[in-house]
Amino acid sequence: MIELEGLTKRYGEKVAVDGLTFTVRPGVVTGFLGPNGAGKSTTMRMMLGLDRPTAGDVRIDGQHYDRLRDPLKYIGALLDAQAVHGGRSAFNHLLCLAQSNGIPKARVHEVLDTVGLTAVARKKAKGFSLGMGQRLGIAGALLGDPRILMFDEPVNGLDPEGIHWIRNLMKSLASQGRTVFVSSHLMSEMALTADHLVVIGQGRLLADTSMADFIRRNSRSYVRIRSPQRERLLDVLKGAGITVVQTGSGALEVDDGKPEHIGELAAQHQIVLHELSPQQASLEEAFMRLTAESVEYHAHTDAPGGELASGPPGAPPAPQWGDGWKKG
Ligand SMILES: Nc1ncnc2c1ncn2[C@@H]1O[C@H](COP(=O)(O)OP(=O)(O)OP(=O)(O)O)[C@@H](O)[C@H]1O
Repeated sequence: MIELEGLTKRYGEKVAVDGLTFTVRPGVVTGFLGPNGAGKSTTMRMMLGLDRPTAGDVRIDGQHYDRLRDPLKYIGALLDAQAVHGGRSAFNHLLCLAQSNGIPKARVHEVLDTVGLTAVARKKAKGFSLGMGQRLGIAGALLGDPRILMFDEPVNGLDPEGIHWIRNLMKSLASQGRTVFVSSHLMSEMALTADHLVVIGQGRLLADTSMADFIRRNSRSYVRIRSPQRERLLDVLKGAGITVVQTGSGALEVDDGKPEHIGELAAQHQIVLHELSPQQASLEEAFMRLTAESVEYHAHTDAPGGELASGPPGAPPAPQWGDGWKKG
């Protein structure tokens, strides 16, 4: 378990982490989300004793990190996969870590096997691809067989097979009762991996809830309907007191509607339907909606990827170019 209590970090005038209080529990994968500059890395660094909090406290299974004897046996972390001495082989890198934490050499072979690096164990790390570096970092995190694991952007640089592998690894570590805390910018990946979410923006806690609850609270659920008899259907739905949103594509949308009810109404009036489908916004849409106000840097909505800045249908309008570059 990781417990944060009023955790705060200031860099001069800048408040990078602002009074964070939450608990990361064992047995589930907890996703850690926030826009760029939200304070995720700073928070993780303070959890590992790499940065000193300005105020507040963080405890690893009840203890401060710097009080842990052989810390790799309590908490394993992948923060920066590049933080490896390039001249060392994967094996020697892990052996050094093991020796300084009282971990037997045999465990080095085990973790190399777990991450699929046995064949290149004697190769120097500087020749590793980004994906191999990530695997080596993950091997280091697993080395002490810790009850708590923390991964900052673990799928960076991994190919689809690697992404699938790390997803299953995190789930299986959580199913063994371990605490798994992971940050990622890939919302689709997070939606498949995390059971619980902690979301921060501008250093402050925005949400600490289950994945399902987060999406339900921060997005719109609706029923999408397509019919070749659109106008008749509109009259029938309006006559039944149902509020209908007409979309540019010709589809109709009913907020919080029940497909059964709409289907029965259409059948009673012998209206043909081509589509009657319940829609739930994605994690990405829910995240964009929740964090729209706390994004530090906004891209032009016409720019590549700018479409991400628009929220789900019915959401408040996303910030536009010219709203200004918000800072701090
Ligand atoms: N050493 C430092 N000195 C001054 N400001 C810093 C320092 N480290 C971080 N910051 C600032 O603190 C804020 C939080 O940064 P941090 O890297 O923790 O965010 P993040 O959520 O991890 O961002 P990203 O998703 O882009 O990695 C940012 O505004 C950053 O510029």
